[in-house]
Amino acid sequence: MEKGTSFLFSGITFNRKKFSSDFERFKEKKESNDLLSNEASLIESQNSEMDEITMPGKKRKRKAMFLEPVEGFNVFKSSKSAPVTEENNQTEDEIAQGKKELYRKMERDALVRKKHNIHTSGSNVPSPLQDFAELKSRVEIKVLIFIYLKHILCYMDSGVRYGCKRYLLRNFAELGFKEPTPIQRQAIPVLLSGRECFACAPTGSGKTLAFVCPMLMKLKHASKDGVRAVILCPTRELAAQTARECKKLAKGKKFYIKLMTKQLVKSADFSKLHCDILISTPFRLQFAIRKRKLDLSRVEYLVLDESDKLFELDLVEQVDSVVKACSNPSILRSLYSATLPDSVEELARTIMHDAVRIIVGRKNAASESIKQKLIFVGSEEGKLLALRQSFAESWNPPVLVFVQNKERAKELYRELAFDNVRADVIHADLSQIQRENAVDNFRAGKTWVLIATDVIARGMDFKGVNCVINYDFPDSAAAYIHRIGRSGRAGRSGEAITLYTESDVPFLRNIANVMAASGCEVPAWIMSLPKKKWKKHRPQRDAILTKPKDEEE
Ligand SMILES: Nc1ncnc2c1ncn2[C@@H]1O[C@H](COP(=O)(O)OP(=O)(O)OP(=O)(O)O)[C@@H](O)[C@H]1O
Repeated sequence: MEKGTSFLFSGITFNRKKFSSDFERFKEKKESNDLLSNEASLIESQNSEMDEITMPGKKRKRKAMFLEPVEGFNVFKSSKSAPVTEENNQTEDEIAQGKKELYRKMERDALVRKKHNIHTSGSNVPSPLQDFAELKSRVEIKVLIFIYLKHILCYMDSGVRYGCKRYLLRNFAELGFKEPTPIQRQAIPVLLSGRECFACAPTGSGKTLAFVCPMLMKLKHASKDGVRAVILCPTRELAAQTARECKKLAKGKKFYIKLMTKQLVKSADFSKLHCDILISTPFRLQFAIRKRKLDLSRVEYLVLDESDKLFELDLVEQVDSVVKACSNPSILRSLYSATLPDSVEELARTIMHDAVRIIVGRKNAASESIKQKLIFVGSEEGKLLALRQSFAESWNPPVLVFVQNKERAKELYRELAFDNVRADVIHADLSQIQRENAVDNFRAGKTWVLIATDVIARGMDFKGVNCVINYDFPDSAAAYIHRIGRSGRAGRSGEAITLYTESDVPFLRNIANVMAASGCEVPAWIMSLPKKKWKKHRPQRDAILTKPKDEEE
């Protein structure tokens, strides 16, 4: 892009120098690139905010949505004072026609958004997609720019062509993607129009494709120009999965898509790395930048997936160094998650430029395709009994069981192995290979129960998980939403069972709010419990242990 020129709308470039005074009116300031300077009270506010997930009908006040016509309409008033000539009449006719078309387009967009429960805010949000085919065909969008410059009205009209290549649409069809999901309908045109965005859409709603598709379309073809796009994911498992998804979507087109593995960090000559899309955890990427002099100054697209997790205390410093290393002034950044606390949004705004906010459904809500249940088990011993009973009575594998920490994961694994359940376990103490095997075996149906810590609670796409059991109560509402979101993905139905003991009761209301917000039944007594500020609920719990009878005698 030429210096001094920036994207205003897709397909149109706007000369900042020539219209400098007008540009100032439209410009939003890019305030700071420094996440850490804004992060101070972030974690505290993230937790308390997520606790206060609102109930249906008790909507919190939100900032105004941008449903109004573009700012420039006011300029018509000032043209009234001009003398009436034939030329002026013609211009006014054209303007009236332009206005009509713009309103028609806005009406159409509003209908699509309403149908798919898409809420947007930001200036001049691009139209949502009606279907995938629209990405390819020529889309005549009348774009009106009204610039009131020294009493001169400029009226421009332009066509936009997304120009999706055939290989991508073929891959969608092969993967069985017939229609774009709501987040894809809105996020893809936003990114293709050169706009930054932060998006909140339910678990399993196709956010990965929403950011990979425009990236592949914009990068067009492989290049040897260093790293051109970066996707940051909070865990190695998610990074590996995202790399696999990227490759599937790019099939048939030669792109350099690389996963930042331990081996690559150690051995690669980064000065010669050809990489169109680099997928990594913040830790590995920070290491490569600092110790191996990886140059990210040409990165054009930066995606922060599971962005609220990336902004938590243990990762934010690493993320910050990646954001700083991606120093290309025309970079496009986008953030995605199923949970996006206001504090993260505020932080995001400080590093983003004229970003579009996209929310699908209710913000910070669980997927509506999951049937959620709470079961009281009294004490810790009651949990194992309840689990065994549930396996005996309503066994519907594959089942994902979440526990509080790796010690408890190991303990529960020993118990289930004793019961001859086809179970496996995944936690941070295992080697990378062991972790990969656990995930692969579960995916392939070789194991029926996977016992896990929160290490795989985010983003992992196990298509057929029928049931998620929260053996240990989750430590936040966000953790609950992500854990149970491993089932009920891509429109499938799922089930989530949360076991709770006396010690969890003070935090029940927070989960109950999430359940009620997604239409699940919750006993009235739970809804009348007082709201409690939730600071990472991780109580000391008794070991998971039931000795076999012969050992007790
Ligand atoms: N348009 C589509 N039609 C049908 N299935 C789709 C479509 N897009 C994506 N999927 C499938 O939906 C599943 C979930 O997608 P994805 O993992 O991107 O969800 P997500 O929104 O990122 O979830 P999470 O919040 O848990 O990370 C995947 O199996 C993916 O292949």
